[in-house]
Amino acid sequence: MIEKRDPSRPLKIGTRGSVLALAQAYETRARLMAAHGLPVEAFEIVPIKTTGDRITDRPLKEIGGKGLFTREIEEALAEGRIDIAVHSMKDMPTVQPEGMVIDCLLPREDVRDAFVSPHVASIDDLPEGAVVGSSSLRRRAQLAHYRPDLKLVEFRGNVQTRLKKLEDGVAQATFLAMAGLRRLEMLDVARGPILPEQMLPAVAQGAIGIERRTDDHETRDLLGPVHDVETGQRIAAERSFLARLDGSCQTPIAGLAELQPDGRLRLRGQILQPDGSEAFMAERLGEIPDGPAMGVDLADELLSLAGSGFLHHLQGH
Ligand SMILES: NCc1[nH]cc(CCC(=O)O)c1CC(=O)O
Repeated sequence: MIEKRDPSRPLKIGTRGSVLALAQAYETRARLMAAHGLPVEAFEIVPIKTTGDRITDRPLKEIGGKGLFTREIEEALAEGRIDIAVHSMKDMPTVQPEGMVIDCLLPREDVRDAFVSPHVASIDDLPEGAVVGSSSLRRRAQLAHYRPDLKLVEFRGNVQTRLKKLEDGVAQATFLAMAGLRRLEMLDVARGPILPEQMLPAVAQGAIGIERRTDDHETRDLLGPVHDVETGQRIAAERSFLARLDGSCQTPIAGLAELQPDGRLRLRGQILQPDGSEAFMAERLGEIPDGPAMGVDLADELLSLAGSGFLHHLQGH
């Protein structure tokens, strides 16, 4: 049995300070309140600025390093200034620091990317040579592969900043995660979702993970009831795939695991050259407990399809 938390010692929820990150922290709080019948006073939301938030004028791949959006938050967790950290799993390195674990995943949102443009309804409607803004290495590579005629420009900043850039005519279109737009209640800016067949999403897109200190068993028990088992199974397969490729935000990689109606797990993966000149896609079908092994297997298949030159390119970053 879980004791009711003492509201004078609220559970401290660490998060980035962006509007989207805060929405994710509120969702986490609401689920914990509902699961345990706790009042809002039992929680304190602690916004933390990360390196990735501070540097907004350079492409992420130039700043480099893993955990750009997580380091400061994990430090706060290690030092006990917060009890849990709420993360977009898409932004998380595949390995957590010593003493930290993410074993709680909220039910996954829409995994798809959205096409966003004030001018046209879809990628296919973009005129020849149109300018598209995106800082996502994956989206840039996928788009360049599909439409080599388009011109890509960097597009950093939060959702509001990017929409302003579209208004200002910096680019004619961009992409945003459907999950983020839903959580911000801004779905109306999307022209529509892009099917995974056309643009396979990032590994773990749409999933929120909650990190805690491994030895904090009180918090583990508090999080238990809000963990979504199916999301956990899907994310385990996708992140195993990513880990095998030694993926970072500098490597164009896409991956998506889905439960089939027959209860089996379907895992699709893609690797691309950053300039879109080459793209390799494959998939695996298997039983749920085999998800992580399927991830490894799929990564190896893609690497052998791509050949040794490609592998060298990936590792050379
Ligand atoms: N890299 C930034 C980031 N991390 C998570 C999301 C969206 C929400 C999600 O995928 O869970 C976004 C913005 C975007 O891709 O549009």
